[in-house]
Amino acid sequence: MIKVIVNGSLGKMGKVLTDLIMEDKAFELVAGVSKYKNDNIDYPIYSSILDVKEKVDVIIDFSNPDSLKDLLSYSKHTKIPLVIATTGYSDEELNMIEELSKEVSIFHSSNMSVGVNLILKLVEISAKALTNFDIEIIEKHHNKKVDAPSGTALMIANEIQQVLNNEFNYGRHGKNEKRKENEIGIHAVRGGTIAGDHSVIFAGKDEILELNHIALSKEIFAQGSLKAAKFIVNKENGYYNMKDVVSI
Ligand SMILES: NC(=O)C1=CN([C@@H]2O[C@H](COP(=O)(O)OP(=O)(O)OC[C@H]3O[C@@H](n4cnc5c(N)ncnc54)[C@H](OP(=O)(O)O)[C@@H]3O)[C@@H](O)[C@H]2O)C=CC1
Ligand SMILES: O=C(O)C1=N[C@H](C(=O)O)C[C@H](O)C1
Repeated sequence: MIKVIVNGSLGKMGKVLTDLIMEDKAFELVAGVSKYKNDNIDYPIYSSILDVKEKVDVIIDFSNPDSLKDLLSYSKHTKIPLVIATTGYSDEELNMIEELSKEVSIFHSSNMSVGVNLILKLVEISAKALTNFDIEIIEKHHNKKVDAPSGTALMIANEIQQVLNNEFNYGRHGKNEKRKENEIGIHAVRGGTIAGDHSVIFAGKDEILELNHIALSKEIFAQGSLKAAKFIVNKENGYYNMKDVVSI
């Protein structure tokens, strides 16, 4: 049985994930971490991961970049593998995560679904094949999401940038100029309960290719994080992502 700490366990994703863990015989929920203590929870809950004393095999994080320092410090000292699903990190924070993966095994993905990770492959193929096409990314999420653009939109943009070396253009408000040839437009929409919707548009002369992934529940992300936890639990130190798990 894999013993887990969920960082951010009382958040929207944390609640979905802890429910799944409690139903799954392969996992044991040993502790949760949330900024504010809640006494109506039937597992131990802490306001900082640094206070967790229980022995565990893996940490799964769906929280906020604010908790990164404690999370990395705990993982560094205990050497416990870490699955990071949180988005909205600065470049400096992303470097801190990669740096720690020299000492601990870290699985980091801004999207734990299988489908989005197939889209990453498809955008790479499309970007190579569709020369001189304009590329725009549109992401749509629920009205409670705090970071924009989504981590997934950035992950897709970075994948394309590795092929074409484009510049990113976040929205077009206040820019009274034509679109540049070598840019990727990135646009964020927020509303209702949209679990996650990512479109990548390749617009050429008289033809358009559109790749679209729609998440219909938060559960797919939680299931993906459990798959990642199983994958990473006995791995050597290193920086892993969904490409290491999904065979494409
Ligand atoms: N990679 C993926 O596949 C997915 C990633 N995500 C990402 O996961 C993250 C969480 O999403 P969601 O659950 O919707 O967000 P919520 O805001 O609902 O939950 C965030 C949780 O993090 C906790 N938290 C905030 N600051 C700290 C801190 N300093 N220390 C410990 N816990 C803290 C909050 O605690 P409190 O409630 O006490 O404030 C809360 O429990 C987001 O970054 C989101 O983009 C979401 C879905 C899929
Ligand atoms: O906050 C969310 O909900 C989601 N966040 C991730 C992101 O920023 O890409 C993944 C998913 O789309 C849901």
